[in-house]
Amino acid sequence: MNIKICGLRTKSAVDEAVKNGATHLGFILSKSHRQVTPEAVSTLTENLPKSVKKVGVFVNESIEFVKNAVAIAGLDLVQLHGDEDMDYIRQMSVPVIKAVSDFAKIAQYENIMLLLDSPKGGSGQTFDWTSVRADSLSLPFFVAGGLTPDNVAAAVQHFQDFPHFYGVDVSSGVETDGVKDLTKICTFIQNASLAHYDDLLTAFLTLTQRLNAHGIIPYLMGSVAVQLVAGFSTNPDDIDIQLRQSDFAQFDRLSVLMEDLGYHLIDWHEHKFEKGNIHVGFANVETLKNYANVDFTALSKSELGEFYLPNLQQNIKIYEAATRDNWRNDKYKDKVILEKLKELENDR
Ligand SMILES: O=C(O)c1ccccc1N[C@@H]1O[C@H](COP(=O)(O)O)[C@@H](O)[C@H]1O
Repeated sequence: MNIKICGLRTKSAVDEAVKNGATHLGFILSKSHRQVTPEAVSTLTENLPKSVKKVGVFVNESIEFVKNAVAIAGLDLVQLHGDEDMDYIRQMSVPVIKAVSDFAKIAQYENIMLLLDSPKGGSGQTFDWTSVRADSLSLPFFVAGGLTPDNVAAAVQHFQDFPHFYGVDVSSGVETDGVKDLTKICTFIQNASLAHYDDLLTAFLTLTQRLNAHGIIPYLMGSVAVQLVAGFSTNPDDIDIQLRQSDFAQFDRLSVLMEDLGYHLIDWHEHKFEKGNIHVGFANVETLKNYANVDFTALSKSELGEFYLPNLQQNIKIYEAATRDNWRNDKYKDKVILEKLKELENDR
C-alpha cells in the first residue's frame, strides 16, 4: 500500500513517517504556509531509505524552477497542482504526479500518475468519492483531499477495487493547529495499512478455498503472514504464496484457476498475478531450506483455514535471509519487520 505523507517540514515528522512505513514523503516547494526550500528538503531527507520516494509539490512554477529544485532536493517525483498540461509535463526530468479535481478532464493525461484531490490542495477538504468512476481511470492514482486517520480506512475500502488505485495521500489530516502531529501520522499510516491488510487477507482466504478445492494447500509467507502471526502492522504490498513443487510445477493449471477468480498474469517469470490493487506472487516452498534454513514441513497449519504459515522463529529466519538477499528491493522494510519480530521474541 502506497502511503504519502505530505507537507513535511521537520526531521521529527519525516522520521515518524518513515518509521511507520510511509512510502512517499511530500514537500511543498511553492508558496504555502508549508513551503520549504529545496536545500531544506535535501537536509531533511539525508539517509532516507532508497525505497522511500521524495516528492516535490509545485503550483504553476516555471520549468527551470522545478528542474532546479529537483536537482538540489534530489526529488524522485514532482507533484503538479496547477494548470500544468502535457506539454509542460513532458519537459519534467522525473516522473510526474498530476493533481486533478475536475475528473472530466482526466483523459488528457498519459504516462503519469494522478492524484485525485479536492479543488484546493492542502486545504483538508474532501471530495465526493462516488463522483469518480473506475472505468474513467486508466492511470495509477493516489487519493488525497481531506483524508484523516479516521476516514482513511473507508477511502482504502472504497477505492480498493479500482484497478489503478495506487495509494493515499494526506497533509492537513495529520496536523494539529497547522503543525504535523506525530501521533496522527502514526495512526494514519497504521489505519491505511490495516485496511489494505484486511483486503489482502480476505483475498488470500478466498484463494485458499479455491486452491483447497483443487487439492492444493498453500503456504502464506511474507508480510501478510507476519502480521497474522505477530499482530503488528507490516504495511503489506502483496500476497506471497508458496506451494509444494508438485503444485507449483503445474503453473498452467494455477493460471486458469487464478483467471477464474478474476486475476491476470502480470509477470510470468516472477509468477505474479494482479486483480485491481491486489497482487499475488507464487513460489516453491521447497526452496525455503536453502534460502533460510527453514524446513517447510515444520510450518504449522493456520486456524483460519486450510493453509500453512511460518511461526515467529521461522519468520525471523526468513527475514534474516531476506535482509541478506541482494535481489530483494525493499530491504529497509524487511529490516524493520525483522527488528520488530526480534523484539517480540525477546519479550516472550
Ligand atoms: O499543502 C499545501 O500547502 C499545498 C499547497 C499547494 C498545493 C498542494 C498542497 N497540498 C497538497 O494537497 C494534497 C491534499 O492535502 P490535504 O490532505 O487535503 O490537506 C496533498 O498532496 C498536499 O500535499
